[in-house]
Amino acid sequence: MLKIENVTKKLGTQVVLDNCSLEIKDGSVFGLIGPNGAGKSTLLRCIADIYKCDSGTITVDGESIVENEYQKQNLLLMSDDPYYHYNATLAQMVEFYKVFYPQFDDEIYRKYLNIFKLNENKVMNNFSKGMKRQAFILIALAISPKLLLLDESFDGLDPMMRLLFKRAISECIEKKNMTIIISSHNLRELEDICDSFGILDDHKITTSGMLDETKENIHKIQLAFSIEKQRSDFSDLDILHYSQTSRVITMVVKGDLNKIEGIINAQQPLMMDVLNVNLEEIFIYEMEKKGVFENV
Ligand SMILES: Nc1ncnc2c1ncn2[C@@H]1O[C@H](COP(=O)(O)OP(=O)(O)OP(=O)(O)O)[C@@H](O)[C@H]1O
Repeated sequence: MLKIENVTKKLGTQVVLDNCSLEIKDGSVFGLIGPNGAGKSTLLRCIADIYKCDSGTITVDGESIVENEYQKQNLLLMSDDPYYHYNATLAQMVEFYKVFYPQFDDEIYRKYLNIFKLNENKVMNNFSKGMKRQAFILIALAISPKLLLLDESFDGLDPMMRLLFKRAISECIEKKNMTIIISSHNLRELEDICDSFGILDDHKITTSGMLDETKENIHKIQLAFSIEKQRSDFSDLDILHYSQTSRVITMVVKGDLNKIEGIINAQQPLMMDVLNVNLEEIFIYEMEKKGVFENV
């Protein structure tokens, strides 16, 4: 279990994380989402002990990660722009990583090298941006750390590579019981991989949970009435989004569907349709509820 408790981190004069807390269970694939500049990379760097927290604690299975060699060998952060030596080939970078991660699995490496069709003897600086990402994903898969932190690592991959990557991740989780945190702005892709998610905003995790349970608790409802209604007619509902064109209303509501339907039925709608929401919509509606789009 990864436990982040009341972490505060300042960069320069700016408070990026403020009493931020989060728990992630072993074996989870956790999607870390949030607006640009919210502090996702900062949080991942704090977890990896690259940044020292100003206050608060981060533990894995009850042990602090700060200067903990055992935990660090079982943890890998792949940033969106990982370090590689300018003249190094992929094979040489692999040797570099093997020094820090003796568990590096050559069989996995060879398997995905073949699937990704990368030339390990080519200087990495001559790889395209997407190929560099593939190379680092390949290294991450071969290391298969207990805790893998991917910071926008698959955002630049082509659709075929993303599919392969998703399959590879599922395979590694099954075999190695890894926990993965993926930060990404590609919420549709993330939704296919993650079982849980958290929204980082206002310097902390504002919403988190199991993706399926959250989706079951948020409903997009389309309604038609014989007379025009007001938003205030639905004041008993926890509305994330409300839009109305004459007598037709679309709203996104949080809560138990039976209770919601009971409240709406009391207003005698002519028609009620309940639709599923996806992760992207959950994110947008949560931001909307906070008033992010008020002046747009
Ligand atoms: N080295 C630094 N010094 C000072 N401020 C920084 C530094 N790095 C990041 N910041 C600031 O910290 C905040 C959080 O940045 P961070 O990169 O963690 O956000 P993010 O959520 O990963 O953003 P994005 O989605 O745009 O990649 C931003 O306001 C950024 O300007």
